[in-house]
Amino acid sequence: MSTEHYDFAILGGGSAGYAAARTAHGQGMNTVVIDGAEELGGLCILRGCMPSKTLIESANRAITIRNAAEFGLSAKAGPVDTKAIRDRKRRLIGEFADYRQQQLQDGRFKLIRGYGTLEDAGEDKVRIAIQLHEGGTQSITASYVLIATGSVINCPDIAGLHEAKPWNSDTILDHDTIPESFIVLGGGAIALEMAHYLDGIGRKVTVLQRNTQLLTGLDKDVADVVYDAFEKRGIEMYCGTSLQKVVREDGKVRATFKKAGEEITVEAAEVLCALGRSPNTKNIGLDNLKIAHEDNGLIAIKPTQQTTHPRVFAAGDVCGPLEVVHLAVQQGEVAAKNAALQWRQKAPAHTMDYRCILFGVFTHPQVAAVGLNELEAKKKNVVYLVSSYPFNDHGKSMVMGETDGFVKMLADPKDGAILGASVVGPEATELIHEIAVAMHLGATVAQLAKAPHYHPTLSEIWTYPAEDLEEQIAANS
Ligand SMILES: Cc1cc2nc3c(=O)[nH]c(=O)nc-3n(C[C@H](O)[C@H](O)[C@H](O)COP(=O)(O)OP(=O)(O)OC[C@H]3O[C@@H](n4cnc5c(N)ncnc54)[C@H](O)[C@@H]3O)c2cc1C
Ligand SMILES: NC(=O)c1ccc[n+]([C@@H]2O[C@H](COP(=O)([O-])OP(=O)(O)OC[C@H]3O[C@@H](n4cnc5c(N)ncnc54)[C@H](O)[C@@H]3O)[C@@H](O)[C@H]2O)c1
Repeated sequence: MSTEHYDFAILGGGSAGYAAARTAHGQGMNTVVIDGAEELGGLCILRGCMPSKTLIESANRAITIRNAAEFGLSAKAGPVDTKAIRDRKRRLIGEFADYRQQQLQDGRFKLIRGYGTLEDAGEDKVRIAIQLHEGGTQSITASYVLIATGSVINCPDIAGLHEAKPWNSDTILDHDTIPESFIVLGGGAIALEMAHYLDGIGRKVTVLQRNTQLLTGLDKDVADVVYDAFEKRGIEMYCGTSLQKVVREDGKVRATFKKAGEEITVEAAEVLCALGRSPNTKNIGLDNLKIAHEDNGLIAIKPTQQTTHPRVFAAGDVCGPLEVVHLAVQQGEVAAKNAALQWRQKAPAHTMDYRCILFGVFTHPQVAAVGLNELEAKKKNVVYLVSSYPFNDHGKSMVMGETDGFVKMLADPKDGAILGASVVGPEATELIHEIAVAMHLGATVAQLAKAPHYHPTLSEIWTYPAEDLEEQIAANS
């Protein structure tokens, strides 16, 4: 059988891979997507964003019921039907996955079900070996290739952790029974979203975080609001811990850690490991093409999404800088547009713009950030002005009984350009988009302050730091 040749081959049909395939097809390239999964759809749909947020909605409703008395209502939380929660998740995810599978198979590009490995590269093409899903192998060639194989759960070598067979984000999202107590390892988005879910459905939760703050990379004052709110809810919180060992014995799991020189042991029915993810690039032949990568498999990329091999691009969790869907999609699109330019003998011209990078955590209170925060600004020696405003002094959030948290905005002292913003509080993951749009369009704090805001809304809260920053700039000029 002759080897099939494509203009563009994509390893992985998740968020990055699908966005690239759709874009490459639009550019007129003969494109193939190779995906090795049992079930098509990618992480976001099958075991990431969408299933986790579906479960979290049940926790959110449970918290509303818990707080009913504040609103003069009597509502009593009954037993939680975790199988019904899981079944609702399966039903919704089934629909989302069906839709994505149709998109992957509607004939715009070829889909090959199998695991691909980069074999070698000649002057004008790259060869990919495929272990076919249905059995057997196939070899194809492509003028340009995108690596979009995503990430895998990281379970570090901590004494006893592997033997204790910890739960992880995959297990918790699909179990029909949820034990009565959990030790959650980690203080990132997955750990905190799952701690919120477990506490919401009435489980006893203990969170162990290595760093001295939650949500490493965000400003500490923002992360501390979540810490305090979780503690108030009855979640046992430990930051600044050094995990020593995990032991499963007598039907319990015990985790021993050091904190400020003291050795502490906590126990629960189960342990959930949320200690990060690693790029899924181990067995895909990076070294066959001498593609530069870090020890953990993170592929080095240029702003054009090109790897160190001139015909190979990368996008999504395989290359960072942040494992989130909107970046995976944008990177996939940039890679496909640049591959199309090269295919037409032109130089890659499209680049990623990380100025408006977004991050959101679906806890209660929620957290969201866009652009620069104070931590990054200080690290990069960016001169900035800052202003915050608390939700406990804002009409709409007080009416809603959602007073934990604040918004914070950073501006350039020279011209008032918005450099970034953070929000911890009600609807943070929605509120942040006002600032993302303002930044995307190059708005200044003065322009934002003057933009109409309906009253009474949560969104109005942005006008306070914007006005304050406008005044600070006027006072300094
Ligand atoms: C619990 C959880 C919650 C999350 N919540 C959010 C959220 O709220 N918001 C957000 O923005 N992000 C969230 N994320 C992160 C987000 O899901 C990922 O950043 C995103 O899905 C990554 O997309 P990707 O295209 O890089 O990889 P994936 O979607 O994982 O796609 C990779 C594809 O490659 C295939 N593949 C792998 N190896 C091969 C091979 N050798 N050959 C062929 N195919 C291969 C796989 O089968 C898979 O289909 C969450 C992640 C988790 C785990
Ligand atoms: N809402 C969202 O956007 C969302 C939700 C979930 C996941 N995600 C993405 O998925 C990725 C994975 O999430 P995550 O929360 O697992 O990862 P993370 O990297 O954000 O957090 C991992 C946590 O584990 C700790 N840790 C790592 N190794 C350790 C070790 N050896 N010992 C002790 N502690 C250790 C870190 O200090 C950190 O607190 C994230 O990068 C995130 O972007 C996003």
